[in-house]
Amino acid sequence: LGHQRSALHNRHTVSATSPLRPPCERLSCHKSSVCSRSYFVVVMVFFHVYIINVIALLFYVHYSSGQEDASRSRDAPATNHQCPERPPSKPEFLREVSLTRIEGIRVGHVQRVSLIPGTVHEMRTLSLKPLLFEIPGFLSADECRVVMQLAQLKGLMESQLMVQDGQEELAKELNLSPEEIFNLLDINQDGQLQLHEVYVTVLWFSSDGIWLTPENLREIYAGLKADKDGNDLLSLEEFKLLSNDAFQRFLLQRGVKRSQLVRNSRHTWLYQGKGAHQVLQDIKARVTRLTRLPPTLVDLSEPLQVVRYEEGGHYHAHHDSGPVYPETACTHTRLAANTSTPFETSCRYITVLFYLNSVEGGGETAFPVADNRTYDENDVDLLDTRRNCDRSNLRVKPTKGTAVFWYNYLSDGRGWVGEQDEYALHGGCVVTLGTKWVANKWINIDPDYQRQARYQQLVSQHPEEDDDGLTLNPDIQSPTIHQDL
Ligand SMILES: O=C(O)CCC(=O)C(=O)O
Ligand SMILES: [Fe+2]
Repeated sequence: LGHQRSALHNRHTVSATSPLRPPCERLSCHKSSVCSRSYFVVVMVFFHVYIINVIALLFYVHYSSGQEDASRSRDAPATNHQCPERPPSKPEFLREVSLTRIEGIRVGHVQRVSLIPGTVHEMRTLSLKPLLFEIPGFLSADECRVVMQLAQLKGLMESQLMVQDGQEELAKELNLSPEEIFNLLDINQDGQLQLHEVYVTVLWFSSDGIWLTPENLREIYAGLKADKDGNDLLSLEEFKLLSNDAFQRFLLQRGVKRSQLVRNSRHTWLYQGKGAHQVLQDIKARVTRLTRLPPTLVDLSEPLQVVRYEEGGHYHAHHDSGPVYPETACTHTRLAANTSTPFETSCRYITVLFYLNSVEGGGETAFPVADNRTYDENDVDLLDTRRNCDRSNLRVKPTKGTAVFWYNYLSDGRGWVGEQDEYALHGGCVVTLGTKWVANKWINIDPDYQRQARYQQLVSQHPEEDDDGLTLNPDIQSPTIHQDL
């Protein structure tokens, strides 16, 4: 390299200084070629052609990108507002909708949001898993009062019925031998039934919804004289001594207390569409602003559910919505789906929970595994909100007017509903003093985009049933038109 570099250097030095011709001779030679008129004309022609080419190129680039934009906006119906000359090829509701998801940033982060024109609310991030926010003062004291009074006027019903008649018949119809049942219940296939395996049995044979602690099960074992050797395990021999509906009959005889149900509360539903009380319509509009979702999605969701817990009331930890399996239908789009499937679940993308009063004692909303999957890590039954609320990762104290809201599903990464968020597990801790009033606004969205679109198409063809009309009141299980309250 050193050699090459010095050779170059040498070559340059030689040509610059080499006295090959006298300087004046070289000058006259340049003058005759560069400064001649014809040379000037040629240079100018080239210069102009060059400028014209550049301008033409700029025009070309400008026009071709404009056309590309126009054709792109025709292809993507979500952005085709500027294309009046060509009607959208799909109906309006089928446009690609991208669901807004509010960012949590970090726990404790506060965002200022405008939910009522001219006012500002503070929205605090409570957890990222699930994505959970708290908004103090979401409802005024007057609004809380009106909602509670409307619910009372309409009448509240028991949220969960006691063990039902007919369950006995169900157990009798079971066409399986004790060995077959034992084998099915023996989840870990170790030839014995552990307490939790029997717990599943009890849920099967009684109405689903009785909450049993290990102590309750021991009591049932003792009552039925089932666990002869008293080791908390049922062998096949011990199991065979029990009749199919032994557990259920025992529960019926002994009587199940309300505190032993999955939930112990009363509730009702309040219609929020056109013609509803102004306060209810205002709340719906505010929820739409809060969630930044298309108003149609909020309009077509379940009515407002108002819940009252008496002293001693609770709701064990649960998910408001079900997991996503291809064969599962959402309750709200079930009628519009072309398939019939035995599996049906609530598809509640968002829960907005309003506290209508401040509770004197207990009644917190617990999120047992928020932000930290401690669920499997200890042997405490974190689902049990009567006993283990204090072990939950996060508890929200009920304060009049405050709203909390969270996403029950993750995003699919393409602007639509994805997998169920297992961290969204939550429940109502036992009310130790006074009563507790809450309201739930669930926003129903089918994780299957096409099914949601078909449902919206169906509803838009029946405009008189719009606004909570073709609604999915889980208590009724068939579409009804809410004309009351
Ligand atoms: O009462 C609470 O704090 C929670 C209520 C709840 O989870 C529900 O109604 O689904
Ligand atoms: Fe819930």
